[in-house]
Order: sequence, then structure tokens, then C-alpha cells
Amino acid sequence: MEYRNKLVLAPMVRVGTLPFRLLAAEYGADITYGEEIIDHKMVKCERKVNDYIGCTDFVEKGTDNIVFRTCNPERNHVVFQIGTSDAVRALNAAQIVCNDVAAIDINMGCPKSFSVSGGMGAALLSKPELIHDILSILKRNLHTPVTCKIRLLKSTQDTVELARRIEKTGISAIAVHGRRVADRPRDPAKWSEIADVVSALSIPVIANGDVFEYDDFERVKVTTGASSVMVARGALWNASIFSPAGKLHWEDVKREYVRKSILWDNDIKSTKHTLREIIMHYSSLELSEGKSVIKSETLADIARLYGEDSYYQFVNANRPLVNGSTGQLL
Ligand SMILES: Cc1cc2nc3c(=O)[nH]c(=O)nc-3n(C[C@H](O)[C@H](O)[C@H](O)COP(=O)(O)O)c2cc1C
Repeated sequence: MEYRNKLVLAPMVRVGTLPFRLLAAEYGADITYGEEIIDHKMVKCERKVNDYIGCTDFVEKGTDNIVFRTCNPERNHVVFQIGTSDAVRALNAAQIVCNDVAAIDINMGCPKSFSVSGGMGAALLSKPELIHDILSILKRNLHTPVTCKIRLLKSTQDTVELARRIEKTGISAIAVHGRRVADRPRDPAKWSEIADVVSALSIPVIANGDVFEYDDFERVKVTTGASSVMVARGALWNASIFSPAGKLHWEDVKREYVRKSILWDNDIKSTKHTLREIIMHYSSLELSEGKSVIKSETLADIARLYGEDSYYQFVNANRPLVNGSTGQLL
């Protein structure tokens, strides 16, 4: 996997499922991260080829709970992100999925209490030995590239020191979110501190934070010197941010997301969550569209809401005709 000059879709819980990743890739994302999946959950999963939908599922054993869904068209650019606090468990989780994805990433930046209280996400940032164990064991035992995603530490010097230790584990790249753990999303990302990490390392750095327009990709690269640039909210609100031709209207992008959700039979909770985030950004959940999304219980309800019922019916009546290797209807 090449990490230079890439536009990267950031990991986003509940958003970064298969249809959203494919949508971003279609608009121009070169690398697409999946949502963080906790190792405890992944180790309970078995791999199942799903010929009906044309994808590969990782399903919690003894249940029909799909924890991760992927497909051939994204095989060479999808990154599986793991939430972990334990090297052996991280390896066990990674081994289940590593042959179906382009890279394995460890989340070292999530500040949410469920992560930190379990010793995962940003909690790792204060445990460099554990970081070393996790990344080294993955690196030693996997053929798949290994990366991690960190936040800034209290001082630039601390961040650089940690990044140097991380680099020594031999990982392929490091994503740096230019905010500290205590920062809020509205606080500006500190691109200059990402630049300090870039100068100190030889491995590719993926700069992350505050990309909202296509031109920002280049601005971040120039300001930080980073190899590649990662975007989360800018893509969530309008996945066509990756298109060099300029953004499409958000309503059109949203409709395409609905169609992809139908085509890939996306988890309804993920589809609703993503639509809610988009609507909240441009409009309001108090208006009728928002209320209807909240009330929807199935993809059929969503299809009806967006005038895509005939597409929904066509896809489901012709499921064997969906080509699993390309994801296109024949
Ligand atoms: C809805 C949402 C979900 C997120 N989930 C994850 C996640 O699963 N793993 C992770 O490392 N970061 C996660 N993040 C953080 C983003 O990947 C990114 O680091 C952060 O939003 C800063 O990028 P931005 O300024 O482009 O939004 C999430 C962010 C958002 C908005």
C-alpha cells in the first residue's frame, strides 16, 4: 500500500461502513478507513462470503450481527481500524480480517469515555510501552501493512518523541489528528504541530484535521509537509469533497448514499445515523425529513422517504444479478 499523495477518508464510527466508503472512493478518495471496531467484538467473528449481496461479512458467531462488511472493489484501499488495549487481542482481531483489507490501523486518538475507560484510543497515548507491544506484534505477524492514528500530546516535543518511538516499530505510516485529547472539534486543528512530526519522521505522515474543501488537501500538504491528507467531517457532510471537479450538491450526494445503502444492504442504524449527521449540518432534524429519518425502521422506509422505492424493489428482486466482484447491477 502506497501512502504518498493520497486523499484519505478518515475512520468514523457508524458512518464509515461499506456504502459510505465506496461513495467516497467513487468521488476520488484513494484510501478509505472503516469505522473503529473493538478487538473484543472482532475476535468473536467468523468470515462469511455473502453471495446474495456480493460481499464478505464478518459476523458475530451464533448471531446474525454483521460487525464488518467489505467487498472486492475496495480490497486494495480499505483500512480496518481496531480499538484495543491489548497486543495479543489486537493481533487475534487483525488476523481474522487482514487478508480482506489493504491495511490494519490502531486507533490511538479516541477521547470518548467508553474508549479511554477501557484503556483504548487516547488512553494508549500515555502508554508508549503498550503502543510498542501492539504495533510490534502486529508488524511481526502480519503481511498486511500496519499503521496507527494518534492525536497531539501536551507539547510538540512529547508528540514528536512518541511519533519517533512509533516509527521504530516499523509501521508503514502514521496518521496525526492535529488536536489534543482535550480539544473540541470546533477548536482549530494545529497543522503547525503536525509539521513538526513530519520533519522528525521518515515514514509517511497522514495529516488530519479541518479539511472542508478540495483545495484544503493541498493547503494542509503544503503547510505540514505531510505525505497524505485525511478528512472526516468534510467528507461526512459531503463525500464529493474528494472530487477534483468540485463538490456536488449535498442533496445529490445524500441520494447517492441512500442508493448505495440499499445496494449493499447497509445496517439501518448506520444509514440513519449518517443521514441524521448530514441533515443536522445543512438543515434541521426538527423538519419533516429529519423526523422521518428518525422514525424509519428499515431500508425500505428510507427508500420510500427518498423516492427510491423502485430502485429498492429492483435491487432486491434481482439480488442474484448483483455482481459481487464489481458491486454493479448487471
Ligand atoms: C462521526 C465521527 C466519527 C468518528 N469516529 C472515529 C473512529 O472510529 N476512529 C478514529 O480514529 N477517529 C474517529 N473520528 C475522528 C476523525 O477520524 C478525525 O480524526 C476528526 O474528526 C478530525 O478530522 P476532521 O477535522 O476532518 O473532522 C470520528 C469523527 C467523527 C466526526
